Amino acid sequence: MFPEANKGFSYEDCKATADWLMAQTDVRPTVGIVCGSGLGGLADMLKDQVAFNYKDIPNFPQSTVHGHAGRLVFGTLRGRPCVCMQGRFHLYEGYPIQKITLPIRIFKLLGVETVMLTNAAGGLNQDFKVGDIMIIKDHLNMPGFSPSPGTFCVISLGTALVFILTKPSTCPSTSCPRRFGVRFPCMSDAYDRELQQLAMDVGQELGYGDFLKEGVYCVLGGPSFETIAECRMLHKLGADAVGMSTVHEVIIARHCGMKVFALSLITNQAVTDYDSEEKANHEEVLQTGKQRAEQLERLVSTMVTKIEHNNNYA
Ligand SMILES: O=P(O)(O)O[C@@H]1C[C@H](O)[C@@H](CO)O1
Ligand code: HPA
Repeated sequence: MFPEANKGFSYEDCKATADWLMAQTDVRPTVGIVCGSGLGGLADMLKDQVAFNYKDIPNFPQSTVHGHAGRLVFGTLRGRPCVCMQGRFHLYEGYPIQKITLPIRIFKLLGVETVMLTNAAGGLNQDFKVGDIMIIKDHLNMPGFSPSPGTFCVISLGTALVFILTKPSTCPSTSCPRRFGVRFPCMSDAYDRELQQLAMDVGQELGYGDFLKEGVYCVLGGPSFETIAECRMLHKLGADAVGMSTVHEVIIARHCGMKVFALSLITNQAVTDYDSEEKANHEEVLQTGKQRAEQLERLVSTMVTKIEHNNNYA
């Protein structure tokens, strides 16, 4: 069919990149972290760092967005081996969805058990304020109402023929995503409930109760910010915050069996009022990130210290 469509994203490609990375560092991470816009400071918290620029990693895309440094950092966070993406990829950067999510599959092959994702988002819930941290309990995958990322199989004509003639019990395509997980991954348990509770408990202990919220994150394609009508619609549909990332990564992480925790920093209020003078902009997003960085980093790093190997919580 489209033999080139999975070129560079197959199981073997991910494995080659994971093997390349493991040959360069002794760190064997069990927690993988993805930093959102302006939230890359989390990676700087890692001790005994071994860091790679994305451009030097085989098969990796490049970061093109201000506020996403483009480094993969290995190290320990309060003694726990971690790997951290200091910068992520977005659909609007023009990469195919398989490329955007490739690092998550590489996390899996590195031995990561728990993925912790952060993002910047616009607040739709009228009770939210700029600077609130929203623990994500669920998502609306707007771009994904057509096939979800990287869990569909695109096979070549040759492979399809082998499939038809020999009827193997598993797909013979080397790029088949079923080498990572099932064809129809469940998403009703996408966000690990114990990790959400842990975040709430840690947040309370740290005195963050006033700005710690929970809610539903909606992803759009971007990069234009939303119209007023769109924000009103999304809120009516059940979204508390809107952004341009994370959901694809969550689906891929769940597809290959990793636990997921995700949070949004509410960097701006989505505009829902025609009389409002507010205009969403990336500078405000980065500025709010700077203001709340310290607390967000402490929340995530304290959570990491409480996640034991094999996903138990201390
Ligand atoms: O990577 P995240 O989701 O944090 O980035 C958000 C969405 C856009 O890339 C950008 C808009 O300011 O921030
Ligand atoms: N909309 C979409 N993505 C965002 C926003 C927003 O208001 N703020 C930060 N990322």
